[in-house]
This record gives sequence, structure tokens and C-alpha cells, in this order.
Amino acid sequence: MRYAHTVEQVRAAEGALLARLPEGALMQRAAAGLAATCAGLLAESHGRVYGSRVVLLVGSGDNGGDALFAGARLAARGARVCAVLLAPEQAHRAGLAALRQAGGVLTEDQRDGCAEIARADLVLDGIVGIGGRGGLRPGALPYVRAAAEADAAVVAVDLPSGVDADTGEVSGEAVRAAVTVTFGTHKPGLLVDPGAEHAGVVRLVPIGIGVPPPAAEALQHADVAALLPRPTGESDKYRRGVVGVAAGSARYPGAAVLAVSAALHGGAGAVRYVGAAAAAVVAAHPETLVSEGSAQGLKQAGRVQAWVVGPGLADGEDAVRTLDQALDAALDPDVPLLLDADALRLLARRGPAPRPGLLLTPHAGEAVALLAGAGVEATREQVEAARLRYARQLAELYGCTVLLKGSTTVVAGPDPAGPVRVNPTGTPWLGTAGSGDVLSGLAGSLLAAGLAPLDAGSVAAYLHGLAGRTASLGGAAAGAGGVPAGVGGEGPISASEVAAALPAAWRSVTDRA
Ligand SMILES: NC(=O)C1=CN([C@@H]2O[C@H](COP(=O)(O)OP(=O)(O)OC[C@H]3O[C@@H](n4cnc5c(N)ncnc54)[C@H](O)[C@@H]3O)[C@@H](O)[C@H]2O)[C@@H](O)CC1
Ligand SMILES: Nc1ncnc2c1ncn2[C@@H]1O[C@H](COP(=O)(O)OP(=O)(O)O)[C@@H](O)[C@H]1O
Ligand SMILES: [K+]
Repeated sequence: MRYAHTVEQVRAAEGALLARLPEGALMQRAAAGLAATCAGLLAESHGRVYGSRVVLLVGSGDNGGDALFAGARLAARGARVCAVLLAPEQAHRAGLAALRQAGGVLTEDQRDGCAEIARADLVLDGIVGIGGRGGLRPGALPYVRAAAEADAAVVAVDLPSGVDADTGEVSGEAVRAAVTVTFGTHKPGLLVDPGAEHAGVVRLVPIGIGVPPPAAEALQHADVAALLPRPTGESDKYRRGVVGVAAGSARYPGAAVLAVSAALHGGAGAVRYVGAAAAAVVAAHPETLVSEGSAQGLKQAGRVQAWVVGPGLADGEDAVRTLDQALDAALDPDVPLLLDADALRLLARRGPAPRPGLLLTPHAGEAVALLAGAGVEATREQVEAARLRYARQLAELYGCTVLLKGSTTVVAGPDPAGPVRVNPTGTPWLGTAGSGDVLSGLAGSLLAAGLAPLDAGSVAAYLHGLAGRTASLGGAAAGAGGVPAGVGGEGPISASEVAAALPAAWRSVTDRA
């Protein structure tokens, strides 16, 4: 698991350690790790550290201090290091002295600074770290823009300046880094877009701080492998779980086919289908159980261990009746229920209907409708800019688990003290019609197999992201989580291909565990 902590948590943890250590010791640990990463990058790009050109962007706080001490270490190895001081009066005194002593130079002149950046091999962003508030200030913008235009690799110290450490929000412009070297623990803003997209590859330098339970966490291959259901000698299709899918309509039969397809690949022993697209479902997936009398609804469908309700239901009378049945207390409240797509729009019209085992899987547009249904106004853009906050708020308002889809998918449980799961896998190519139907079928299958809603949602998002990458790479199994999206070799995919790639994604996780 990759854990992330808020600024408040980091400050408290650092405070405890600072009191025990000699002055400056913590910063030296941070600077040593930072310099080691920079040296590695310089060796790759320049062949060696000696003679390479390094520019430090130095703000007024300890983040600038880290950059200066790391710069001093690189200068001691022969790099030509220039520190650009954004707030010369407040720059870290000891850090400045160390850099000067190691042969580094300083400038406060904007033109000089930008010219240095233009010919640098490496730029270190030490403008602000966890002490940053609001967006970048105007004085920093020329340097940040020069760094974006230069060939230099940009390394963010602790986090890219301009990214909110707790939420990943970016107001205005922010540094775009190739690598972020973060200290002690991850910060939630490094895991979730738009912050994650600015952070590039994130490397964690342990500095020995002890941390409380995390505010956010991201599953890794081993966590997913441990959560995936595995049949045993005693398993049969009923013990492995039956997932019920109530989806599709005369207008949208394909949504039912896709949800069923993913449910069949999600670990449950059998899939029962209820709805108007039975013919299309059975034609595509003859193994689906379409039980007698299913036209009358969910209650007559026979035993299921989890329901998936909503994809392609449209918003006619049938859809309303289906949601009524799904929410009906007489439907076993011990059976988990996943609501997606049209069911979410219908739920929003009624407002919160808390129920045990409820998992909602909105995209940002559906999240806006759900928020409105609970009396909270927000725009799609606001939700996309602050996913962690809105996922938590929805989970609290609706008293259930909420999986908010998008460029970073996040899953929040109903306990506001619990961590939000942030999904590290995926590709922008997943933004294709029907891909959400695949996700909900898969998550429903994992619910039926016995996973708790938070686990089912986050494991489904993880596999869905891997399957999307695998399909997008033309079938080659995608790498581990955290791979930045949009890397070479990817191409367009259809939702059916994502569903077809699920077994390969599953195997890539269990093979490596
Ligand atoms: N506290 C510790 O024990 C450690 C801290 N470390 C480093 O220290 C950093 C935190 O240092 P600080 O608390 O000094 O805070 P920062 O260095 O993040 O920034 C604080 C300073 O930036 C100014 N500032 C705030 N928002 C700004 C903005 N938008 N634009 C420009 N300036 C802005 C503030 O006025 C303040 O002077 C961490 O991110 C990390 O890099 C590391 O050395 C590890 C140990
Ligand atoms: N830019 C992106 N990067 C990564 N994943 C994305 C991106 N855009 C969309 N997705 C994923 O694609 C899926 C789209 O689901 P959804 O919006 O419900 O589409 P549909 O309703 O057509 O099925 C979600 O799993 C979402 O997380
Ligand atoms: K920074």
C-alpha cells in the first residue's frame, strides 16, 4: 500500500522527531535523498554529474533549504549549480552558506535566472513545499514557464509548487515535474489529479518520521492480489457468489452486455441478468442466467449475493421500478447494492437513501446530480478539481461508499475518519463509451465474491485501469500501478476490449504476487 498524509499530520510527525534530533539533521536526510535522485537523473541525461548544469529555484522556506543543501551536494560532485533566489532576504541561511562553500553561485536577477534555466540539465523546484498556500505567486511564474520550455528535467522538492498538498488542487499554474522526491510519506495531492499529473514519477525518501493512520492510500499489486477472491477445493458457483445485473433497456442493450461481460470476469461464480436486454445478453454471453419470471423484477430473480443496478437503464418507468425494487427494504439489506449511471440520476431525484453495503459509482457529472439531490451545489469542474473532497462529501451525505470515476478514480467509505483510496492505474484511453459499464459489472462481481464495498470498488478500479492499459498497448500486459498515463505505445480502445483484457490484468496481478 502507498500511504499519504495531510500537511497537519506531517507537521505533527516531524515535530516529534525534530525535538529528538540535532538541528538540521532531518533536512540533511531529505537533501541526501534528493541529491541521490538528481545524481541518478544527471547520469542518465548528461552521462555524469561532473560538469552538468543544475538550477535551483529557491523560495522562502525549508523547501528552498532542501534544494540548497541538495545543490551543495551536487556542486561538491562537480555540477555547475546556480541558485535562483525568489525571496533573497528569507532564503535558508545555512543552505545558502553550504551551496556557496561547495562552489555554487546565486542570482536574484530574473533575466539571468531564466537564461540559466534555458541551458540547464536539471531544475530543482524548491519554491514551496507543504507550507505553500494558494497558487504560485506572480514572481515565480517566469521561472516556472522557463523551466517548462527548457530541455531540463524538472525535479520537484517534496511536491510540485502550486499543487495543494492535501487535495491535489491547482489554482492557476503549477510546476510540472518529471520526478517528485517527497519526504517521509506521500501527500494526498501527489496521488490525485490534477496534482498527480503535475508530480510525474513520485519517489519517497524515508526520513524516519512515525506517522498516524493515513488520509489517503493507493493499492499496489500485492494488496490487490491479497484481496482478489480465489476459488478453493470446496468452491462451487454459488459459494463463489452470484452477481445480479439489472441494466440495459430496449434503447441501450449494449450497456447490459458490457456490465455482464465484466461481471463474468470479476470472480463471482455466476451472473444473473434481469432486464429488457436479455436476448442481447444471452446472445453475447450464453453462460448468463436469465431466470424465469425475471421480467417481474429483482425479487423474483433468485438468490444473488450482490446487485449491480443502473447501466443503460434509461429513465423510463421500468428504470424507476427497478430502482424502487433495488432500494426496497424487502430486498435483503445484507446483499450489497451497486448503483451506477441511470440509477444514480434517479437516486439523485430522491436524495440520500442510506442502506448497508451500498456502493455508488458516479462520474463527475453524476456526482454533481447526487450533490444537488442532497442540497449541495457544485459544478463538474469543481468536482474534477477537488475529487478527494467531493468523494468524501458524497459518501457522508449518502451514508455509503462512493467511487468517483475520472482521470484519477477515488473511493471514499462512509467513515469520514477512514482513508480515501486513490487508484494508481489507468489511461486516458479509458474515457470511452461503455467503459463505466465494465467497471460497475466488475465491481459488482467482486462484491458478490465477498469483498467489502471499499475493497470491491478500489480493486475493480485497479483492474479496470490495468485492463485499459493492456488493451491500449495492444494486448501486452501493462506494468504496475503508478505508471503515468499517456506513455508511448498506447492506442484507442473500445469498452468491449477493456472487458476482454480483464483476465490478463487479473493474472498480471496474481502472477507477480
Ligand atoms: N519540517 C521538517 O522537519 C522538514 C521539512 N522539510 C521541507 O520543508 C518544507 C516545508 O517548509 P516550510 O514550512 O518552511 O514551508 P515551505 O518551504 O513550503 O514554504 C513556506 C514559505 O513559503 C511562503 N509561501 C507560502 N505560500 C506561497 C506561495 N503560494 N508562493 C510563494 N511563497 C509562498 C510562506 O510565506 C513561507 O515563507 C517541506 O515541504 C520539505 O520540503 C524537509 O527538509 C524535511 C524535514
Ligand atoms: N482521462 C482519464 N484517465 C483515466 N481514466 C479515465 C479518464 N476519463 C475517463 N476515465 C475512466 O473511464 C471510465 C468512464 O466511465 P463513464 O464515465 O461511466 O463512461 P460510460 O458511461 O460511457 O461507461 C471510468 O472508469 C473513468 O475512471
Ligand atoms: K516544491
